[in-house]
Formats: sequence, structure tokens, C-alpha cells
Amino acid sequence: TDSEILLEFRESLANHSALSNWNASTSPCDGDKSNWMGVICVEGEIWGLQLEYMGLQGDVNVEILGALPRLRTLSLMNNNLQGSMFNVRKLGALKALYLSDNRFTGDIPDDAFKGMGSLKKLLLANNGFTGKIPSSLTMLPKLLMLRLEGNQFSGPIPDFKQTLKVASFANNRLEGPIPASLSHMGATMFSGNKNLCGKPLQACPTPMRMPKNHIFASSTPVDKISTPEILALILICVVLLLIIIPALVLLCLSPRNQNPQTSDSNEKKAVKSLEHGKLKFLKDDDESQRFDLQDLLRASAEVLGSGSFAASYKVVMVMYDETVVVKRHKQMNNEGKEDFDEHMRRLGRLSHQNLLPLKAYHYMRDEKLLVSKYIENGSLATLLHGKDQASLDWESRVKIIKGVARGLSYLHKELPTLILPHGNLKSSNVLLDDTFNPLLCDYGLTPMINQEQVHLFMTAYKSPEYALKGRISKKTDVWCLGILILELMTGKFPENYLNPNYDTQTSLATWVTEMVKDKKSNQVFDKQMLGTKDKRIGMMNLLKIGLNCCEEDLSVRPELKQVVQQIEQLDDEDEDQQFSSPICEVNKEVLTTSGSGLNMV
Ligand SMILES: Nc1ncnc2c1ncn2[C@@H]1O[C@H](COP(=O)(O)OP(=O)(O)OP(=O)(O)O)[C@@H](O)[C@H]1O
Repeated sequence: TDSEILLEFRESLANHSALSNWNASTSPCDGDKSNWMGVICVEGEIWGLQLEYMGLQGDVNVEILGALPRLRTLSLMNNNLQGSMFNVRKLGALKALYLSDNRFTGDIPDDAFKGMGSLKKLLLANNGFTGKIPSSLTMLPKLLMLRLEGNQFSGPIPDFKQTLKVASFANNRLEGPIPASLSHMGATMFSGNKNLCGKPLQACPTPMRMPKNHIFASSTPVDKISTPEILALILICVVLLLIIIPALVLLCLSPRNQNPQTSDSNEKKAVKSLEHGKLKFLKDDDESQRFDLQDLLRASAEVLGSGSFAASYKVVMVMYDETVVVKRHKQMNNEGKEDFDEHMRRLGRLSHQNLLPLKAYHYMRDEKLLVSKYIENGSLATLLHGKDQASLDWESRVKIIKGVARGLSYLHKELPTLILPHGNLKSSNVLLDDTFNPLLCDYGLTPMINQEQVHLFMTAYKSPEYALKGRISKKTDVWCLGILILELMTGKFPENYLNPNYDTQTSLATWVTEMVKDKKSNQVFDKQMLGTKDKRIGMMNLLKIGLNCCEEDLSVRPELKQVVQQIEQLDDEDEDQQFSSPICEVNKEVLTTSGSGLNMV
């Protein structure tokens, strides 16, 4: 019977007590009414299982659910399930299969989805799946939504025949050209894959332009066809350039080519072209100016990210015992050289313990290189969502958010003329030093970015006000801070980072609001968060601050100053404190009604 099948499924969990009201004394369905938690019933039959956020553990026997004749939807998202991919074809009639945010691992057989003619939605995001993306997915006639981000899929993206409405391949190890059928998707859907190329990302490299291990290179399969001849050709070109450029410059400077009136301007031009091959350092101390552009170009480079906003490289200069990150920006041509130089000098003058200093830059007409120190510990995004995610305790999270708030507040104070003093605040732009002190990066760049493309790259432009009214304001940085807070508290990767257009439905803030409204706030917090005992009030307050920052109505959204003050007060909250602070008001009900629910965290 259906009950027996479900009970056998529960038995295979490492913690079968999790589904406590599943027991043989009642039937799972009475008509459309469900008696067992997470079971979706239609006319007395089991149509779906929605077992999300239930702390389910172990290598569960999913295949047994194939014996439920009417099962169409199965969601096991946001649990701790592990093991390799089960034989999905045993659940061949499924329309939707959601396995995101678990700990599934291993390769998925190429024919795993063969013949699943009804499958419309498949969510496998944020697991540990490896190997190739199964090509059987490309044959599913009804597939509309496919989310594979946050795994370790490798190799090329197969050629999807369908027109997928939603698809994400971000943060895997995919490589090679993006198939034409997916080129209409946003670039963020492919970000975090070192070696993907082609529309909507940068064009795939040609062997001539891409020598190996070089910041103008990538280790795409194209490298494999590099031959000694090509390398020799490149060498010859470089040598020729080195000879020709100075020769031309000298020619221009030569007195017989000048008349007295133009001599000054020619000289300036010559100086400029000489500078052309130089890095401009932004700090005066000699210590930071030890290497030059040629050193950077010669050193071995590792790709950190190759989104359409920037291609980022970790460059190790063994000779100088220095490791830096070089970001190549192709969409930063909004200002001419003089304004660009001035803006860089302005950013270079900033100094704060929560900002990653910009070290140097190089200006070219169509491309800009920005150089900063490499931060060993990586970003908050990697820590929260990466494959080696570490559990951050409450105290560290408070430290991080305080540092972020201080850094942001400093930017707002020092760059008052910018509408968006940061503009791109998100967890991958919060780096963490070895004491978990946060360092903001990629700040203050919005005025330099090509305006017609800025909405594709900068987090601030994914805000409700930009989507609804085409406007941004200083409070837009506050919205970014809010999403970051909610991400930090829930451990969930915000959809908002991926969607170029804000959508209330999929916003992380909407999900949190609804959970809190439904008195499920105990299920909102990141299960990986340690050290939460006696911290309920602080946690709820920070959640509320985050939600306030995400307020869609700008007149209701608080000013940054106010938010920073509230964040600074976080330390002092503990169990003894009364609900006296105004930021606790909305949470009174939740805290009192959900009672000790927060202890589940
Ligand atoms: N100075 C740095 N030290 C260490 N890691 C860095 C540094 N700068 C960037 N990173 C990391 O390198 C990766 C790529 O960065 P990059 O800025 O190219 O992309 P992103 O922040 O993921 O997205 P976007 O292109 O939209 O800014 C990210 O994981 C980022 O956290």
C-alpha cells in the first residue's frame, strides 16, 4: 500500500524520527486532505511529497517512491541527504524533481533521465554532483527549468534542444563553448565556471590570442591545440612590438618631426604612450610598487572567475613573493582616460580596515586591469555556499556583518558624490582575512561601467527600485546590504544575484518574510550556524534588520546610517533582554509563538 511504501522510505532515513506523524494508524490521504506531513494528496492519492527543511539525513531509498503510481512531484530540497544519484528512471512519471541544497555526490549516468517525457522541472543545485551533465537531459521534450548551479559538474554543457525558461550552470567546473540554444540566458547563469566561453560570456579564445598560463589566457580546450609554432609566433610578435613601439615613440619625439607650436603636445603624447605599458600604482610607498605590468603578464595565472563583468586571475609573482588578483574589465569604458585616472586616484585614497585597497590599474581604451592583493581565505560566498563550506558561528557572522556595515558606511561618507558608493555589494565581493575580518571589494566602480550594460553586472541594479522605476539611490546599497544579511542568516544563495530583473516572488526577502509570517522562523536560519544558544533575540533582530533593508518602498526602507547603528547594537542582545528595542517589535509575536522553536537551529 501507499502507507507501506512511505514508511519504508522513512525507515531508510538516518533519522526517521524526523517524519514523526507518519504512522500506520492513519492513512496518508483522506480525499484531498493530507494526514502525514509533507504529503500532497489529490482525491485520496499521493501526488506529491514536499519534504523540505526537515533535517532529513542519510542515504535514503528514493527509488522505492517509484512504486507510488500517481507521484508527480518530489521535493527533498534543503535537507542533509547524501549518497549518489538514485535511479531516477524508477520515478519515470515525475513532472518535478527538486533535490537542491543537499549533500548528494558523484557522477550522474549519462542516460539517467532517458525517457522521462513528463519532467518539466529539475533542481539539483548546491550538491556535490560531479562528472558530465547527463546528455539525456537534452532529450526531455517538456523540460523548462533546470538548475545545476553549485555542484562540480565538469566538461562541456551539452547542446539543449529545448528552450529552457530557467537554467543555471553557475559555480561548477564546466568548460568550452556555451551552446547557442542557451546564449539568450543571463551571464550570471554561467558565472563561476573557469573555462566557459561564448555568448553571453566572452567570446571563445582563439589560439593566437591566448597563450597558456597568462592573464590574457585561459586554460580552455583551445590550449590543447597550442603548438610550438604558435608560441614561437607569439614570441616573435612580442619582440617585434617591443622594438617597434619604442622606435615609433622616439620617432615622434625626434626634433625634426616637430615644429615649435606642437612640440609640447607631442611630448605629452609621447609620455602618454610610454606610460601605456605601465601599471599605475595608487599608493606612494615603494614597497607596493615592486612589480610592473610585464611581471604581471609573465607570471603564471589562475582563473578565479570569468563572468561577463570581469575575468579575474590570481597571479603569483614568485620573484616578489607577492600574490595579487588582476581583474580584466571590458565593460568599463564609460569615461575617458582622464576621468578614469581621476576616479582611480580617488578610490586609491580610500583606506579603511574593511575595504580591500585597490593597488594599481592599467588603462587601455577597451579594457582596464585592476589589481589588488589576493586574499587567501576567499569570499563569504565561498564560505557559505562553496564545496568546502565551513560552519560559521553566530559570533563570526555578527563580526562579518558589522565589518561590512562599517566598510559601507565609510564608502558613503568618503564618496558622497556617487549615487552608489558601493554598487556591487554581494557575498562574493566580501573577502575574509584570516581573522574573519571582512574586506569589501569591487566598490565605487558604477560610474565607470558602460551604462547600457550596468544592469547586467552590478547587484544594485537588480534591486526593486531599478526593476520597477529604473531608479537607483543611495538606499539601493542598503537593499544590497539587506540581501547580504538574509543570505548570511539563512545560508541560502539569493536568487537576486542571478536575476538581472528583480522579481518579488523569487526574492530571498519574500521567502524569509513568508516563513516568518507563517511562524516558521525557526526554519529560516542556516542549519550550519553554531553558537546560537541564548542568541535568539540577536538573531531575530538581525533578520529583521535585513528585512527592513529589503523593503521595496524606498520611503519605508531605512537610511544606511540607521541600519549601521542597529547592527552596532547587536552585541548586547541576549536572552535576558526585553523586547524593548523598536527593531524587535515585529518579532515579538514570532518569538513568543514559536517558543523554543529557535533551539532547532
Ligand atoms: N582579491 C581577492 N582575493 C581572493 N579572492 C578574490 C579576490 N577578488 C575576487 N576574488 C574571488 O574570485 C572570484 C571571482 O571574482 P569576480 O569578481 O570575477 O566574480 P564575482 O564576484 O563572483 O562576480 P562579478 O563578476 O559579478 O563581480 C570570486 O569568488 C571572488 O570572491
